Amino acid sequence: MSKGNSVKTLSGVQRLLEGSLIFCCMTATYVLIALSSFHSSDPGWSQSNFDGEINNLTGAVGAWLADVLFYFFGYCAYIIPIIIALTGWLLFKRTHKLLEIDYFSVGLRLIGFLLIVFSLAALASMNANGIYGFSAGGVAGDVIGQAMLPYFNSLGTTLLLLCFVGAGFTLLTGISWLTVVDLTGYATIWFFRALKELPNKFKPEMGDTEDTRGFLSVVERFKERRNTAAGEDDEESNEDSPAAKTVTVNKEKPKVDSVQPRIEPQIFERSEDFVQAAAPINIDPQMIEPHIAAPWVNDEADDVELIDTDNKVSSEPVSVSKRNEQDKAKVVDGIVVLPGQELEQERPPMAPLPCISLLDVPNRTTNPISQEELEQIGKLVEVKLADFNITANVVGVYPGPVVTRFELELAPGVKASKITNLSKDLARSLLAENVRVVEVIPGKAYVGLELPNKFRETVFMRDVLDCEDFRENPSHLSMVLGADIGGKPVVVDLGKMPHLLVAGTTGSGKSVGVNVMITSLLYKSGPDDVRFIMIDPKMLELSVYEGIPHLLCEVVTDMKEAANALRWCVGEMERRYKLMSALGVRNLKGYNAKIKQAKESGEPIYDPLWKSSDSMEPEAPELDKLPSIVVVVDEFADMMMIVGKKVEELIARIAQKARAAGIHLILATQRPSVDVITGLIKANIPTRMAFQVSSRIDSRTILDQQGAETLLGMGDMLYLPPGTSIPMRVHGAFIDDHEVHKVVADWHARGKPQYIEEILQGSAEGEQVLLPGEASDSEEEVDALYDEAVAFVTQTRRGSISSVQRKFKIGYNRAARIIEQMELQGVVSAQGHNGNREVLAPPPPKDYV
Ligand SMILES: Nc1ncnc2c1ncn2[C@@H]1O[C@H](COP(=O)(O)OP(=O)(O)OP(=O)(O)O)[C@@H](O)[C@H]1O
Repeated sequence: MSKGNSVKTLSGVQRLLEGSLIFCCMTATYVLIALSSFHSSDPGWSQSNFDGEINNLTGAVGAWLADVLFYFFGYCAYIIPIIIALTGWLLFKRTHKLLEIDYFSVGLRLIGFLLIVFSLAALASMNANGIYGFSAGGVAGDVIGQAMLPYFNSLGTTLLLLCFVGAGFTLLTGISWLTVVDLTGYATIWFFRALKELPNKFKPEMGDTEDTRGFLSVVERFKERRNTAAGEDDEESNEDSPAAKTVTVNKEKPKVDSVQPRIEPQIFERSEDFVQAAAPINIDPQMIEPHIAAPWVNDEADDVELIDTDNKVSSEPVSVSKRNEQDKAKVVDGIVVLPGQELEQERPPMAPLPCISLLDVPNRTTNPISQEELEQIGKLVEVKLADFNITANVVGVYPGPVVTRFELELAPGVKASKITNLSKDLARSLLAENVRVVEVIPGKAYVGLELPNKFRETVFMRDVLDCEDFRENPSHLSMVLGADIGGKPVVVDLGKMPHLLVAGTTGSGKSVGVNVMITSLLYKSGPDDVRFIMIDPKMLELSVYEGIPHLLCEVVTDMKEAANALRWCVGEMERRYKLMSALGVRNLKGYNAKIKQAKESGEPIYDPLWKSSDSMEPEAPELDKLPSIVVVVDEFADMMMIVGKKVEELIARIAQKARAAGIHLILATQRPSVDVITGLIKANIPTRMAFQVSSRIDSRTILDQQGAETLLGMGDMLYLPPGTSIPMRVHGAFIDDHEVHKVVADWHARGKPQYIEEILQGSAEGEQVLLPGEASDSEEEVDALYDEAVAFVTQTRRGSISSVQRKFKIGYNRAARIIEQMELQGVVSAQGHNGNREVLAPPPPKDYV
């Protein structure tokens, strides 16, 4: 037999489980037949008359069993075989759940089940006729009913029992009655619609109408939304791991899951999260490529309206017209559809953010060290310290995934720095790779000694990303870094940093660290909230992100373009500052809140900086939400080498005041030397992240203190939060390249980036975006088009920037510079109070033109 055709055999546990399924199904069938073919003359627990012949199809045992069940539960006995079959199915289906039973949930289900059975039995015994001579509710029902009747009377008892049935149903199934009510509503609406459409069905020319697609599709979509919003019962929806406990996967719809994985917005556990995420979000229309079917397109915009979700959706690229009232676009399930466009096929709504299932389910290994071993090592530490004449007691042991911290109480008069200086000797005598001494543990009078574990656990991205701290964090710029020494996820906010310096030797895990940060942002925010400029001189680390909708420009590999990008950031920062001061707000958050409020009240704010002479637009554009901009530079030492000091100045300039404008820098370098991490840069970037470095000096360059040289590599880092001098040890999360690719591909499917040409252009086109006060390299040089422009202006007698821009098809900045030059040379006057310039020079001689 060929390999491909060989029969796949089951593992031991699988055999057992499949055996249980068969057994349960058979038992359920047996009990059902026994109950259905019950005969009162058969021998049984409650019968004494036996005339010799057994009528029950399942024989004496079946007859006896049916007798017992009817005796105790009456009609409710029929529930028993259903429960047996369901148990078998659950055992079979939830193999991986067996080892991680949630006893609380199981307890609730059991209580729910008993409530239903006993309440139904009591109701039956009060209201129904007997069955085969037994009470309709069996002994159980009789006892409960009789016990309650004297106290609550017939009506009260019935109401109470119905109440128990309702509560039991929710406890057993986890299905809310609100869902049942909603579904009933949907069913009714669908039924009446179908009834209304019935005559059309018989007209041959009417193809499929939306209503004929059936109730199921309505219900499916409803369920999808509901499940996402409510966050299904963990135990029901959890996919595979304890760490993935918060993940919501609708098990009842495996088909939908496998075909459209993005439907599961697993990061959202609370309904508010979903509502926030599902609600279409404002976006700068300038920044969105017209044909993006983007779920974050502003539904509050005056030309977009929401329509019922059970419409068909276009698969064609569509565009949003911003101003034309007649061209009303519609948002269907988060996708923009223009009027007149053919609505062809059903498309599922796309979750606004990637789903966590794109990341690998880690194969976790836990540190197998026991308490006794830890105590032994603690004693060994005391002995080794004594060898160096240091008296210290181990007062606490904290094992973590990568290192174990021993807290030492030093004898009076022993300096902590003495142990720090001995860290290398201690590492050698304890046979450890490295020992880190923590001289100050906030809130404790002890010194910490961090010893690497014999078995190092990997901190996986999926585990740390799926934590409450990250999920619930309201900041669009929150990122997970990894886990602290106790294994708790470390979540930070880039918005508060507001800039980050990352350094470490080659191979220390920097690139993985940067990828983790970028991926966290991709998991937290859409392009309307966060945009990236990525600068990658090495040309390999960040190119993977090419094409995600968050990018403001292509991943920059050319260093000249990189300098232009930074220059653009400074310009953008200035622009944002002006806008914010015009609106009277202090930061980006305030600005966005004001814009949102204005839009909601139907009075959008128009660009206060707009000048008619500067633009080709007939009127001031409406202001839109501004996203935060994150500039990631993977090797900024290269940039410094190639472009020189100017980069340092630009970085310092951005770093100084970009916080309020929402522009943030992540600078990474593998060369932690003072000519790269200069005083100017350090002074402006307070938040640092040091991966393993080779010397104390390097550590001091990054953190202003030693310690990073004692790290263990592979993502082990010291993170110095803003405003503190005590670094925190973090074990960086690990994300594999293929996981990054998956997240990137997921964003590709959501939309394309809308690059802003101006960012990289600058000198490449002979035009440079100048900063206020900055002199151009080629200031003395007259623009190549200057003479032609003068001829044009003097001939047409129109000295506006926009006319020059239009005539020569050049960028605004270049045209503005030409006009300014003309002003200097007296060709045109200075700008008048109405924004116009007068042409002073006479028209050119006829033969010149
Ligand atoms: N958090 C982590 N957990 C486990 N292993 C890691 C982690 N981070 C990095 N590694 C391992 O270390 C290797 C080097 O990481 P990485 O490429 O990020 O280093 P680097 O500092 O960027 O090096 P270079 O500067 O040469 O690019 C990775 O291939 C990976 O195997």
